[in-house]
Amino acid sequence: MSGAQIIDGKQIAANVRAEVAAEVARLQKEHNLKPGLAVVLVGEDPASKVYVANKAKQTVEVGMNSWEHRLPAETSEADVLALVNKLNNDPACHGILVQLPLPKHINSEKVLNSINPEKDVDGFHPVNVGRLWVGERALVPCTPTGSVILAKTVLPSLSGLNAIVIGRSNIVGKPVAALLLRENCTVTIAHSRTKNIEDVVKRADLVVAAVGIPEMVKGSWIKPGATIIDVGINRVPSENGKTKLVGDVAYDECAKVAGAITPVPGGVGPMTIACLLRNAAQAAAMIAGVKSAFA
Ligand SMILES: Nc1nc(=O)c2c([nH]1)NC[C@@H]1CN(c3ccc(C(=O)N[C@@H](CCC(=O)O)C(=O)O)cc3)C=[N+]21
Repeated sequence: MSGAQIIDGKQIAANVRAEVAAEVARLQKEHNLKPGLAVVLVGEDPASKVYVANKAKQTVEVGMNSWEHRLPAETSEADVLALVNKLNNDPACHGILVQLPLPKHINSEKVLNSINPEKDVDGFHPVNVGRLWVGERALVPCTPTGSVILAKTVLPSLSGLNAIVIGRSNIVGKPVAALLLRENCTVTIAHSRTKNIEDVVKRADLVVAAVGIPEMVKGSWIKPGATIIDVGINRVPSENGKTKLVGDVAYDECAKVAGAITPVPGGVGPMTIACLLRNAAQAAAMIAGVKSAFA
């Protein structure tokens, strides 16, 4: 069925977590510094709950402090801002993640922009977005970092490759394009208005799919031997009346044509959490003004 090499995100994420654990131990030993990560969850979004489930456990496993702030869906914007402000001023907390999406009555832009950029482990604050694009030291969004690490496990050099990013979100599409440009790819960003998208995808050596449309990318769109990184995590009905997770890529048909492909689940998802821990360790070192193993 599958000609492509399957990129094992679970294994590679475990390797990244081992690197983070080693870095946390080093920061402790050399600088008496214990990184701490706070997650703020407002309300009960199902996608966010999937994500939060393993996170606290993995944070503690790599040796960091972990705090979870679960607030009811009715919490006012002012109360969320007050919590972020408290965490900004807490010297034990080096990373702050406010789970998205936030309830509709809360202005997420306002909340994200209130996070101290030095503690912005999601890399969503405009200061970090700007630092990424100009090539300054930054906290870089987790899913994009994880996607590029996965691509580099099968393509040690991305230099000169035609890369297509499908999707232009601030969370994945735009930052992954910035990272691929930094790797010297020729980057195309495709989206819902792109004409003849299959022809554009067909030219790509590296396809990063981050549109949020289940199985949108077809096997006939793929250049033989291309590398596919599937960022999509879509819950769809399955045969037995339950639901299953699928990516933005029609996996079976694309795997016949591609050189390498990430599965869903078990691909980019686990890397997102691993890179979050990596960012928290980096943030702690940066705030303390000491050398970091990561950036
Ligand atoms: N501020 C913020 N930052 C985020 O990074 C963020 C967020 N809000 N809100 C929710 C989304 C979703 N997200 C996931 C991360 C990992 C998996 C993951 O590990 N998935 C596994 C398991 C999936 C399963 O079995 O259900 C996999 O793909 O193999 C899923 C979803 C991060 N998000």
